[in-house]
Amino acid sequence: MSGSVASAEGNAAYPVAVVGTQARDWFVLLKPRVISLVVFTGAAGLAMAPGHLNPIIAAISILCICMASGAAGAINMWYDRDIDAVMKRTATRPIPDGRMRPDEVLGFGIGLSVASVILMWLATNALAAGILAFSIFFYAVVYTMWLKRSTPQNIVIGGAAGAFPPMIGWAAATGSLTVLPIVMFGIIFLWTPPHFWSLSLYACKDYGRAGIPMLPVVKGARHTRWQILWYTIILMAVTLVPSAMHLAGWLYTVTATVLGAGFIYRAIGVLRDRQDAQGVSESGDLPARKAFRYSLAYLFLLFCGMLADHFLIMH
Ligand code: HEM
Ligand SMILES: CC(C)=CCC/C(C)=C/CC/C(C)=C/COP(=O)(O)OP(=O)(O)O
Repeated sequence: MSGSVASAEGNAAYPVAVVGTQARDWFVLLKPRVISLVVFTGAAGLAMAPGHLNPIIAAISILCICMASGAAGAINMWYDRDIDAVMKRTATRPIPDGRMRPDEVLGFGIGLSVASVILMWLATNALAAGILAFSIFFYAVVYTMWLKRSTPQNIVIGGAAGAFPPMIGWAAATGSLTVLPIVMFGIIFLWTPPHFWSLSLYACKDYGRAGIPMLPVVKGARHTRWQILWYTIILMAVTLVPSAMHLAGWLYTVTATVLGAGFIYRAIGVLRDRQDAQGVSESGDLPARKAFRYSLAYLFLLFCGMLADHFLIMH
């Protein structure tokens, strides 16, 4: 099943024998830098769950989240090979660059997905394995094959896939879910739009070329900038829910407040950017680029604050 925006076969004549496939290419398929943060949030859910968890089971659970998100990334690269070939940012990925065959990437993605879910089930429980399987399905099928090419709300809904890991970690440790892992899900879910739309503002031409209906392509930069600000404000409010419910202490509250204020400051910087008139530039240290970088530090530090608060203040 391949997308209709552009034909992979039309973009790259894959060599009959793809030579030079190296270990690095298999690794690249996993989108390692993105999944490092995904896995960190999963590990945070696991660490904050109540009760004592066997360290070997904990390590296997984290490995499973790692395998599953990498597998979903590989399936995404298989399906998106046509549009990846058109976009500057992704044109050198293993398939569009002709270093790997689509079928071997698909096989790798499916094999790794199945292995991660079975291993999670054997090592922990059906709930954790079930949410893990659903996350792979959501990212690889719902987001990649359906929403990404059909609606500018693609990442708002599709972002749920990347928000599940804290729930998976929690479920792996306890076999059940409570309010806190669901709030952690909500935080990542609301963080995804400002995270991605900041990037999409300066990668807008790439998405336009590939025919992907990302928000700035369809609704323009101005609308996207306002959406970034609104989501960031709602995100900050939701990050304070654990404090309001006495599920977190002062250290987390201070961290969430300071980081949230910083994110809103960055979002206002994006809104005040006057580049709209000339179109969105792909170079330079734009406010949108700063906001994207901030979003990464924000989520990492917020979860660090949550962990520190849990172990130093609440325990
Ligand atoms: C639908 C949801 C999401 C979309 C569409 C999205 C999109 C992107 C894109 C296009 C990039 C640039 C990657 C590159 O330069 O090749 C990126 C970078 C990144 N994303 Fe996201 N993202 C999403 C969700 C997430 C989630 C849930 C996390 C982690 C919790 C995350 C973590 C990261 C990290 C760490 C990077 C930086 C990677 C690097 O330095 O190369 N993203 N994201
Ligand atoms: C536990 C589990 C299965 C989690 C999977 C969730 C996951 C890997 C989320 C990250 C989302 C992500 C990399 C989006 C990239 O969008 P894109 O694919 O449109 O970006 P691209 O243009 O760089 O390919």
